[in-house]
Amino acid sequence: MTKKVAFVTGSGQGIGKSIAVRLAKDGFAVAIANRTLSKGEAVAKEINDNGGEAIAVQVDVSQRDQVFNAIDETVEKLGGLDVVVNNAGVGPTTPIDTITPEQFNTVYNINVASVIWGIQAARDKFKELGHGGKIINATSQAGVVGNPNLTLYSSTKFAIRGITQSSARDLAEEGITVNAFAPGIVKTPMMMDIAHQVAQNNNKDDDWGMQQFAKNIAVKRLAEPEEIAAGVAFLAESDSNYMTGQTLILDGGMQFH
Ligand SMILES: NC(=O)c1ccc[n+]([C@@H]2O[C@H](COP(=O)([O-])OP(=O)(O)OC[C@H]3O[C@@H](n4cnc5c(N)ncnc54)[C@H](O)[C@@H]3O)[C@@H](O)[C@H]2O)c1
Repeated sequence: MTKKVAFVTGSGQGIGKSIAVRLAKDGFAVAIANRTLSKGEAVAKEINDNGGEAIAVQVDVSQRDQVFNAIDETVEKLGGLDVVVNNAGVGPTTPIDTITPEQFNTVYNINVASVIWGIQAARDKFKELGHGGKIINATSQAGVVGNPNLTLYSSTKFAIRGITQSSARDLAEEGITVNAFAPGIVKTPMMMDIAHQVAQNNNKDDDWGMQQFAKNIAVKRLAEPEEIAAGVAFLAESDSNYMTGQTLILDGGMQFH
């Protein structure tokens, strides 16, 4: 039997890497789609060395043509496409008075436009292959409730929930589900950077910065990337077939809806 194929953006490190490793363990062949090819190659090697199947694909997700090319390359090399995880993103700390038009364009292109390109490319490819599929987008707890100092980031992640809901309606008849996952505070390089910057803005140390995020978590600890990957694995499997347009919140109980 041929393996199902998953394409995961931003999987050279952090949450994306954990998603790729988990999906490979679950039996998917995985495309590690990252901007820095060497990082993607390292993750692909780790998966292949452990008995899984993975390739590295270079992509800047903010560039529409690169996203389409990366999906084409994935299907050529892995023989199919079943799941697309639009995970790549950036999380700059942006006190409201500091945001510039240039920064706005950069962050919106990486966090928002990329997801639209990923959905378009996935939809075209599923159609060409003659079957439906699953599209999974990264939002954040900061895309459900506005977070201080994160106007730009929070607003991009709110947009992801809108895109997820609209495209779920548009694509349901084609057998495509579109869902989002909203991590809370996860131990990744991105989160360490945010905590560091929030601490610096307040003349405090990094521990204080991290505590600002940890203190409101019901389970009183930060998430491991593998705990987010477990939720994404559910969204990638047939067990979630009756779920579309939703945001799966994986935040240890920071907020309840
Ligand atoms: N870490 C957290 O606590 C947290 C919380 C909520 C949501 N998220 C979201 O989860 C996703 C992954 O976050 P993370 O913490 O693992 O981040 P990270 O910074 O550790 O990793 C992000 C990855 O995306 C890649 N990337 C960035 N820009 C890219 C581009 N233009 N093209 C291709 N790849 C690009 C980077 O190379 C990196 O491998 C992001 O969308 C983030 O917003 C993270």
